[in-house]
Amino acid sequence: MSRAYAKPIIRTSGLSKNYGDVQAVKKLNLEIYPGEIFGLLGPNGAGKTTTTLMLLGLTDPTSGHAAIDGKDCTRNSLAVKNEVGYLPDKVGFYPSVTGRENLIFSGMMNGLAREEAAQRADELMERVGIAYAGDRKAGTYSRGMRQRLGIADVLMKKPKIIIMDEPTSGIDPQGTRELTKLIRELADKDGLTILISSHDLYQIQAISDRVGIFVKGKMIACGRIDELGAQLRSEGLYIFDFKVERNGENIWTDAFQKSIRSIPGVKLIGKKVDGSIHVEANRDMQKELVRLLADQDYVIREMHQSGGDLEEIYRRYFEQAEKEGGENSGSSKDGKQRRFGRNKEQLEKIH
Ligand SMILES: Nc1ncnc2c1ncn2[C@@H]1O[C@H](COP(=O)(O)OP(=O)(O)OP(=O)(O)O)[C@@H](O)[C@H]1O
Repeated sequence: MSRAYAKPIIRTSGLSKNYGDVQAVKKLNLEIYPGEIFGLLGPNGAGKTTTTLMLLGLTDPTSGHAAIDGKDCTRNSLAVKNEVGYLPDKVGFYPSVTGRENLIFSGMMNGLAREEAAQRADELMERVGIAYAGDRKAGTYSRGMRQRLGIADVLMKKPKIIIMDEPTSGIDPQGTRELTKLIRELADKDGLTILISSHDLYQIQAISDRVGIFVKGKMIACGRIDELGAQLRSEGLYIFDFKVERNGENIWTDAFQKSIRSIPGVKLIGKKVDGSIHVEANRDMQKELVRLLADQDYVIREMHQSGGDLEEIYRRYFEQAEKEGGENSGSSKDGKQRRFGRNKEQLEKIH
């Protein structure tokens, strides 16, 4: 269903939770639509779990409201629990009982008769791709298989929404791809709405239709990844990474840096560990950059413009929020900006 016509299936307004002096969630306004995969992205302690607990009716908000399918998560928590399945980071099963028996037991706990539960268990093991291991003890399952069994378990009660905590962490790349595909299908084919909570940019980027970026209890950005990227660019984020050469000489000189910084709009220049140059600007100055390099007889080996991938978005928004948040920011002692991402992205020098 197109979002334009659908009503949000998850809606929060001014949702807040304090634990003593700690504001774990601050005035969260969120709308998630049927069939969407929404990623709650944030570092440890950002408030993702607290948000999830409030949606599941497991903890009461200090103020504000959360509703699922029109039902208030606090006042009508029983009805909400019937519609929402929760897949925790570590799914608990009876290890000495087969995967199939675990599911049957779960179905019976949810009010199904044994035969009905057994039939559904078989269908779901097939659906999630572990029918071949149905008669093996759950304790012998790999993490990827346990996650699949966990999804089958959640599906036993025919939920409309599944909330998942770090569903692919600790799973190898091939297993992650397969699990991602399964989760995608649950949204696309079965129309389930899926909320994924994670601090892993790559997991969220690979799977989500939209993301909400959480920092210190606040959702500081929300939207499709490409929308967030476009928003950042419209606010002035243009990133150029390039490699240059000139007669084999050391190019990373003061004169070189000064000439790049002379281009209007350049805010930062750095050299990455792989020797490439990283320039951030608040406007598109690629043509001037290329001209300047060519005028000075540099040979450009490669150049690409970025600024729209989730890592950059996350880092940017996170830095912005930290600047606005003042003290307790994650900035390092020397005042340089904290950087997310992998080693290859680390800058050797930042100016
Ligand atoms: N029961 C509690 N009592 C006191 N403080 C809590 C409690 N639960 C969470 N907090 C605090 O609330 C804030 C948000 O925590 P929360 O667990 O929601 O974050 P998170 O984004 O889920 O982090 P993680 O990825 O580490 O699970 C943190 O500062 C945390 O210490």
